[in-house]
Amino acid sequence: MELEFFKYHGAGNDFIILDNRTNAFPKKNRKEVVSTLCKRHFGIGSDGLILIQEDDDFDFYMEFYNPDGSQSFCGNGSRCAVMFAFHMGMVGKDCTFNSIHGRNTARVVNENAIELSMFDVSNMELTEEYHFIDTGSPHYNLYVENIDNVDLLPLARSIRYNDRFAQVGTNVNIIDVISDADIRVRTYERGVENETLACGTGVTACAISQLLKNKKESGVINVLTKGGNLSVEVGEVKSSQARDIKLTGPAKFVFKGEVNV
Ligand SMILES: N[C@@H](CCC[C@H](N)C(=O)O)C(=O)O
Repeated sequence: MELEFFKYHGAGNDFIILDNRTNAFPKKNRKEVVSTLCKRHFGIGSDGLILIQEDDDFDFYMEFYNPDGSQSFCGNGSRCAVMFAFHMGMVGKDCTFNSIHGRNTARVVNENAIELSMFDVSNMELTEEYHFIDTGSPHYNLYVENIDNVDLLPLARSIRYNDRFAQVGTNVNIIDVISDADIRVRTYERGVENETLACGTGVTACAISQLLKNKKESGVINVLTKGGNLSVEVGEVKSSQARDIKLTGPAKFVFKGEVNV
């Protein structure tokens, strides 16, 4: 069966998006089908696949799959899904959508950028050595110096596959401070099991870490990733919780095509 697909990226975090309101995407062997489509050399190639589904209470449902076929919430993927829905005429400049993690709102800032409301965060694990923060997907944050010189894959895999995380996995971010309000971040993503050029839930977790590190109660953090710049506004943050969080950054259409599934 031939299905139309769309390719988008958010700061180099790239996604295959399908309008699945007709439920045409195969249910049988879904994990394998997703994995094949996401493969860089044998498929379309992407950091994830998104099905846009009908939702009774919201503008749409965003169903996100990692390239290994596992499901999670995705910040950059959500921003791309909103831009896609806007391009398709499904939503206006403001929209609501539902996902595996719950309800979100988003706003089309301009033809290149989406502002996404992120989930309130609680149960943060904050130690001298690391922060573990769930922003819709789990993130293990470490501060480093000279971020370009860090050999991220062995470091991240030693955490992602340790006894604690081997089964459910975790994403791993390294943070290098430029100034109080500006940081650089590199992310290893579970489900991709590799470094990606940016991660929306990841930079959100890192912005929370940065505000907590500087004992700030709110603020805006600019995050430089390998794939582009993102901005995270946090309305309120303390060691027990972070609230009123917005992630803003690019969401771009790349190409569309048809694929045999
Ligand atoms: N790239 C995403 C995160 C995708 C999910 C992640 N790989 C996981 O399984 O936790 C983002 O932009 O947030």
